[in-house]
Amino acid sequence: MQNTIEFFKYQGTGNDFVMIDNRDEQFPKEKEIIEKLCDRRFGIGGDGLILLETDEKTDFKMVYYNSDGNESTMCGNGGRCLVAFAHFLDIFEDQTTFTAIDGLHEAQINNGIIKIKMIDVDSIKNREGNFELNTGSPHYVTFVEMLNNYKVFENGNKIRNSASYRQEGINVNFVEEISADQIFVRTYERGVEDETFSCGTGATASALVFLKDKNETSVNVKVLGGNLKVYAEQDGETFKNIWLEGPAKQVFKGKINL
Ligand SMILES: N[C@@H](CCC[C@H](N)C(=O)O)C(=O)O
Repeated sequence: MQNTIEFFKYQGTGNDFVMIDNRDEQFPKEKEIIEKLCDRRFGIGGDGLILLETDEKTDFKMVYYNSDGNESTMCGNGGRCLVAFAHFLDIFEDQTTFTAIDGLHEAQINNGIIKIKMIDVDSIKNREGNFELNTGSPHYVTFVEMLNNYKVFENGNKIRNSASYRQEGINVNFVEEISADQIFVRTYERGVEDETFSCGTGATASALVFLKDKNETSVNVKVLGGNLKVYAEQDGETFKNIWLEGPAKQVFKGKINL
């Protein structure tokens, strides 16, 4: 096992990730190591850790771990940050494709703004006025008032650990309509087991529920860490051509002893 690894730290609207170039396949994929690297006191700190690996069909592969050290499903902000990282590594110029756990993603970069194409979403389940859908990761969406003062941790933790979701887990999004073209979203994330400053697949899920049966094809999404925009086209019950757009930045880089 190697003792020192080089890492980069990225954030996308405040959702932060340890980023590692693992094209040489030297990174030890052990839960305890990943959990420690994501720890804000004993490690680098991050909501998750992402490995950039080589892929046969696309420009690169995304391997995503939550801060609890477990590999998980798609991370939208992580995907945007990884695209920024791949651009920094000169893997592509302005357009790319990459492979993630949920399949192939197209992406574009323009002046620090990263846009990635998300998977199609073919159903939104209505659970007595609350909603369940999968945008690459599983999401629960509920509309509330006074979201600024809302107890996101307490209520999110309760829903995530309720009998229906305890085993597989779910990300819980609380949404408030600000205007006809803007929503405010706060998310309790599975695998971080806390509120994060932003969740890309959660912003996407919330936007789709908001856009359902309306004529609009985009909505601005305010999150604690900034602003995102989601584009989508509805075809019957299915949402297609879904894009998540927003900033992603390298914050620092370094070496850490394992
Ligand atoms: N922060 C992410 C979501 C990451 C995955 C999630 N925690 C899960 O395990 O489902 C995003 O930006 O989408």
